[in-house]
Amino acid sequence: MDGYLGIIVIVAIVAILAVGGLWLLFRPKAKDLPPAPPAPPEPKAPVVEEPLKGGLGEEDGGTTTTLPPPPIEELIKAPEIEVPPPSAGRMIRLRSRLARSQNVLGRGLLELLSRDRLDDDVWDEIEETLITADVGVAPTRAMVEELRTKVKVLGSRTPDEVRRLLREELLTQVAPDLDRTLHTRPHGERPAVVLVVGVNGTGKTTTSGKLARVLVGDGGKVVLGAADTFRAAATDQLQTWGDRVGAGVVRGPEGGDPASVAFDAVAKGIEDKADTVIIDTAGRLHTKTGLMDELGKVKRVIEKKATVDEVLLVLDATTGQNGMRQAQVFAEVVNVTGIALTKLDGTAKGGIVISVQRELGVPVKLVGLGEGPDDLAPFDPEVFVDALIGD
Ligand SMILES: Nc1nc2c(ncn2[C@@H]2O[C@H](COP(=O)(O)OP(=O)(O)OP(=O)(O)O)[C@@H](O)[C@H]2O)c(=O)[nH]1
Repeated sequence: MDGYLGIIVIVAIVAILAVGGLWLLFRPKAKDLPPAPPAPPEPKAPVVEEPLKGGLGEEDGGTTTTLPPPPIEELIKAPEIEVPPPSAGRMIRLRSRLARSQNVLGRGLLELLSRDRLDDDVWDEIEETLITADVGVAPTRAMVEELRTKVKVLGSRTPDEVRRLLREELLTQVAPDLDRTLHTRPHGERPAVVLVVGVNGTGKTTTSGKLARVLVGDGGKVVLGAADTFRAAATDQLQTWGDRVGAGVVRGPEGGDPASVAFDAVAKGIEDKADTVIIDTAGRLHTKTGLMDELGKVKRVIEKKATVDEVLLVLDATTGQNGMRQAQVFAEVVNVTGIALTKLDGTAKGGIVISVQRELGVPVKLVGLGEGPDDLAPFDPEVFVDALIGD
């Protein structure tokens, strides 16, 4: 029995060894293995979509990741507030703009007065030159008279003497002693009020805007009142001027009551503690009584809250006698305290400075010497005369 058992054990061991040997011989090699199944994908972070309201994100079916919108302040960039240069010395900087007046008035007179013989024909020519340059009849006569006397006294003339003579005479006519202060300083809690009047087209709105820049450049705080409610474009234009320098602009509905806009502008000026309120008026020259009623009402309404410190009449230097007549109507209707003479650049009629002051008895306080935003300058008689006769 024991013998059988031993044989069975031995046979079993041999069989196991045989199977093991065969497996080692014929086991499948690594390269024969089927390719490993692809690794499962890395788990992705969940996509959170934040579509822009009303923007592209809403239309693309939600299949893309949308970046969050930039802050609203970045989308609507506030316009940059400009800091205009101060007004001091502006006329010196702009003196070359008087070139045409210089050629006709200054250089022309210098040449005539330097002639060896000053007979009646030459004096006629001098007179004509002055009239052509819009000096006006009465000032021309006065000038010629004065020059004749002084030339006689002098006898022979050196070029320097002629220049000095002419400079003196022109300066006398431009009246350097007139008070040209622009009243724009506040009175305690109340801002100063500047009423800008004149015929449309003279540069009234432009001058109001440029004046705001002058005052801001000199460190003041300004509110603009767009009381020219008859011309929507004038209101928009004033708004742009104000926005550029950070001056508040009060506007009314198109065709609205100018006096009501003026009143609101002064109220805002007081509330904002502004130094100056500038009011651009309509100035339609339909009838003298109509104009008087309109400007009178504007002034009365303003005076419920403040005082009108300056009534600035805007006059286009290129319009000559026609402009002068219009200016006279305004001067009869309101108490004009100063003249802003625009478009003095590029006109040969610089003599209008002399005639307008004479005719209206009001000083030229500001001059427009170009289309640029900072081309409005406080008027300086000496710089003006020196620019006319050249160096
Ligand atoms: N060359 C020059 N152009 C000027 C001057 N002042 C104003 N202007 C220009 O004159 C043009 C016409 O101005 P206006 O038609 O008077 O317009 P506005 O200024 O709105 O005047 P209103 O009609 O009175 O409101 C504008 O292009 C201004 O830039 C100046 O001093 N010199």
